[in-house]
Amino acid sequence: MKLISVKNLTVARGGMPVLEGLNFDVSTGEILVLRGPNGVGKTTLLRTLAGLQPPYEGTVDAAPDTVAYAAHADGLKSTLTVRENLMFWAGVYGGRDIEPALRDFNLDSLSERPAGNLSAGQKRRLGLARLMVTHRPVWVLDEPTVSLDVASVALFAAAVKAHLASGGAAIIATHIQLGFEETVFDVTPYKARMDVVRDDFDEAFL
Ligand SMILES: Nc1ncnc2c1ncn2[C@@H]1O[C@H](COP(=O)(O)OP(=O)(O)OP(=O)(O)O)[C@@H](O)[C@H]1O
Repeated sequence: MKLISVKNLTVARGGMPVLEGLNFDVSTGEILVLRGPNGVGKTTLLRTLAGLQPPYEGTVDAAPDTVAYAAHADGLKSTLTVRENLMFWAGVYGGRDIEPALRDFNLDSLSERPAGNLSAGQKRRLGLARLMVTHRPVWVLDEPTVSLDVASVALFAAAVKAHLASGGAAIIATHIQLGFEETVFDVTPYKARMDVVRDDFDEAFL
């Protein structure tokens, strides 16, 4: 089953198209790994897929509440504990049980620690654990393994595999080899010609 469908998509940063002419679908059980050099536009594409910015041209079709997004900035509430952070997000997304997320990301022993006191890798684990409590089918992940040690990368990979097995999908920008049976999509050929700037662009929107 198709979960997200991209047609003739151009994405822009600061009013400038960065990638153009993108067409792809992501279906149940599928992992799409985005590759391409620094600055080519992977983050911009992921933000557009997550609905955080509008397409410059073309469409992103997905049912409402399809995408859960995890990016560079972990977006954690530093004064809340690990458990409280997950409960907060479970509340926002209508989830209930946070225990599987605590367990699968090895956060049980850290559950009463304020998120602000965690190490970079522990924060990242919490940011990824949050995906599990959203119960959204498509995980859109921007460099999810940054700061993670080898054991934590393995936890992450297991969580993604379980997510796929339960009917989900993932779109991941990463420079590392994750060892999934993924579809690799190098976006480099879709780099936009940088000679078109639309003059009706509302800069404040981004
Ligand atoms: N606020 C901004 N205004 C205009 N251009 C920007 C802005 N922020 C980033 N850019 C440019 O937009 C382009 C796309 O950036 P983006 O972050 O999407 O790339 P990326 O492929 O994710 O890179 P990386 O692999 O380094 O994370 C880059 O050339 C970047 O310099």
